[in-house]
Amino acid sequence: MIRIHFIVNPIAGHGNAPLTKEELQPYFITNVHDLTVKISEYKAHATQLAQESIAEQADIIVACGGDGTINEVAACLIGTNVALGILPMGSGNGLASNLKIPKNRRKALTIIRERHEECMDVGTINGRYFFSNTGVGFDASLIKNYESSEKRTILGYISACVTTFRDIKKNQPLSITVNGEQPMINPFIILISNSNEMGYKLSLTPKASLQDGKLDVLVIKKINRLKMLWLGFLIIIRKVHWLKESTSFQTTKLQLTRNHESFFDTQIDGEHHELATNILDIAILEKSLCVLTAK
Ligand SMILES: Nc1ncnc2c1ncn2[C@@H]1O[C@H](COP(=O)(O)OP(=O)(O)OP(=O)(O)O)[C@@H](O)[C@H]1O
Repeated sequence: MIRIHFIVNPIAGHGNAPLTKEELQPYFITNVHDLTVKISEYKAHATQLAQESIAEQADIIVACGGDGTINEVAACLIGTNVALGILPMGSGNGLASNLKIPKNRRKALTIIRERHEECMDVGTINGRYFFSNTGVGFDASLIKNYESSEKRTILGYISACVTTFRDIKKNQPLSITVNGEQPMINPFIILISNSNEMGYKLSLTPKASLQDGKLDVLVIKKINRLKMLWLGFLIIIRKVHWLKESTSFQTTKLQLTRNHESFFDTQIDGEHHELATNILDIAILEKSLCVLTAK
């Protein structure tokens, strides 16, 4: 029997897609697939459930949610021989989209049933894993505001954007060194991406690949609000490199140092984390997660 454990985040996306074993069973073969469904009850619970599933000898663990749920589940699978399945049920679904895993439930479950594995790169930031992207600056503040809003939708993002723009001047000054080079004062964004999509089909690093053994870094220096609007437009048309204050490069490791404070507000796969340190060490682990994808 192939043991498949589904870990469901009931609040992902619009929070209206609970999943039961009865709903899943018709997509699988009774004598071949042994299904278990577990529901995440609070933030980070999916990690605990995934660890229990590994101990229960699951062959496949399926993260049912968005990038946050994938992060909580996939972080447990590195270094094991358990494959990650993804059932996209989040709001943005950036990683699923990059992996070409459709939102259509039947198609996504077919990928899990067919069990075709590929290995993808995984990013690390001070010992934590990220699968899509991590960053500091505007995107971290935006995620912080998004998490405190009630709406996990594109409208929620827009409203968080407005708040973040409004509060930009209130933020504490940030002086950051990238790889020990010239300090940058209040950079707008430093985004470190493994994936070519952030969700909602938007991308700041369209050339990033999950299998090239490299991280794609986008650094945008301090810009005025008019330029921010221009940047918003460039993001939509996927031409961020047209902004002259932006620099992109690929690397296998990166160090960010904060010069005057001992914490970093970061976003890791779309979730806000305040890290109590003034040094962020970011690196890539080549092809260290096996994920089920379409053939
Ligand atoms: N029962 C729960 N109640 C509240 N929060 C939960 C629960 N289960 C999981 N979470 C948290 O929900 C957060 C959001 O999950 P996730 O990222 O999967 O959805 P999303 O934000 O809608 O999708 P995406 O990241 O693709 O936009 C995660 O931080 C996760 O820890």
